[in-house]
Amino acid sequence: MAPELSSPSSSPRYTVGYALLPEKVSSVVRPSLVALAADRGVRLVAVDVSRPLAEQGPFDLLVHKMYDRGWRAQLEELAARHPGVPVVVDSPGAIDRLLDRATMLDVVSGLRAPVSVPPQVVVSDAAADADELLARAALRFPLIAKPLAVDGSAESHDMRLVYRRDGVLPLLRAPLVLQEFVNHGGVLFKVYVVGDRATCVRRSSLPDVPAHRLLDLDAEPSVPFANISNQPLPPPDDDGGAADDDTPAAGFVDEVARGLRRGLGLHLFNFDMIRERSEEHGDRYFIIDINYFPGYAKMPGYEAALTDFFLEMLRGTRPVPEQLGPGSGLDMEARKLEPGLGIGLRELESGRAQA
Ligand SMILES: O=P(O)(O)O[C@H]1[C@H](O)[C@@H](OP(=O)(O)O)[C@H](OP(=O)(O)O)[C@@H](OP(=O)(O)O)[C@H]1O
Ligand SMILES: Nc1ncnc2c1ncn2[C@@H]1O[C@H](COP(=O)(O)OP(=O)(O)O)[C@@H](O)[C@H]1O
Ligand SMILES: [Mg+2]
Ligand SMILES: [Mg+2]
Repeated sequence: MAPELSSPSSSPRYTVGYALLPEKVSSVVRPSLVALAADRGVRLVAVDVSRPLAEQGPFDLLVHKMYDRGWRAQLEELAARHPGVPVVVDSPGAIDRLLDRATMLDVVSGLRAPVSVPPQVVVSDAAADADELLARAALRFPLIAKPLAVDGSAESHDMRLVYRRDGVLPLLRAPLVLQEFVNHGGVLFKVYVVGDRATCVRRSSLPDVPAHRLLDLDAEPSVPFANISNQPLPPPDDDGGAADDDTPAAGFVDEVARGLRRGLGLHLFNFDMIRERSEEHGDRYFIIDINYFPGYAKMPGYEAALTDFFLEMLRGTRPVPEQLGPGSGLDMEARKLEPGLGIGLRELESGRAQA
């Protein structure tokens, strides 16, 4: 039976645990989210990752973004012994693919929607001959050099825009991905996914690189940059003609988001999409980045979206992604959970829950 959640004074019926880094807690678990969730019967409780998970709870649902291997092992061990209780969103095995830029975008080739990934090559170790790899992959300059690992560190966002080969390759620190830069008018479409909702937000990006820049041997052969999408958007006149009403059609965004959700077996992520406009090819969309549990506070209405999602998962009214990712032994079925029946991990450990 569904809980009565309409009254603001009703006490919370469900407990959602969150295991997030402190910066993520302050950016996402804002008073506005805590209040809205409480209003609808959901209590948000921080998981103390320095303590054994089995000593905490009870949680009806657990959301998490931790890079620590020990934490991951705890989740997996628990899930192996007690599948489905509590509901864990999302599976560490499925999240792993997003923590390595070599595998992050593999899912895109399986999408039905007309979207692709810019050509790229992985330089896995410092001894690799990047010159030879570049020649073999036939990549065209400019390129973006991206660190392979996405591990929550500032370094994992240290990028370099590479205009030409001369003198640059020794500057690049492997392991990394070299990806073709695509001119896209300096505007990026960041699509936030929360279960089956997708919200597209326009964000700042790198400006186009004119062809003559590649031939200017007096200019720097490469430039470093980081976190460009957090810069303010250029005024409409300077952004290559893209305007507010020029965002991709909602149907297209939804289709891409749905395909990624199914292919990745994940509920909570965002992706960066850019659009190349050329006379030769018309409009072409590229996905360049997918982030697990991103900065949701930058998405309008995120409080309601997350709360609705929690309730849908708790009530078992939304299915898990149809195709679950490989290596995801922890993919758990959303299932009907009687309110207040959040089974304590400690109880599970001691076997009482089975009684
Ligand atoms: O990958 P990690 O290091 O975990 O960091 C993430 C990603 O960088 C996200 O996107 P991107 O990689 O495209 O910068 C960004 O969110 P947005 O994509 O919402 O900007 C998050 O911002 P905050 O959590 O808000 O700081 C940040 O926590
Ligand atoms: N292939 C590309 N073509 C054009 N711009 C790109 C490309 N890849 C990345 N960028 C730009 O660089 C920024 C950072 O790259 P991204 O792969 O999103 O890394 P991060 O995980 O640090 O956000 C993007 O937001 C975009 O502005
Ligand atoms: Mg990005
Ligand atoms: Mg990223």
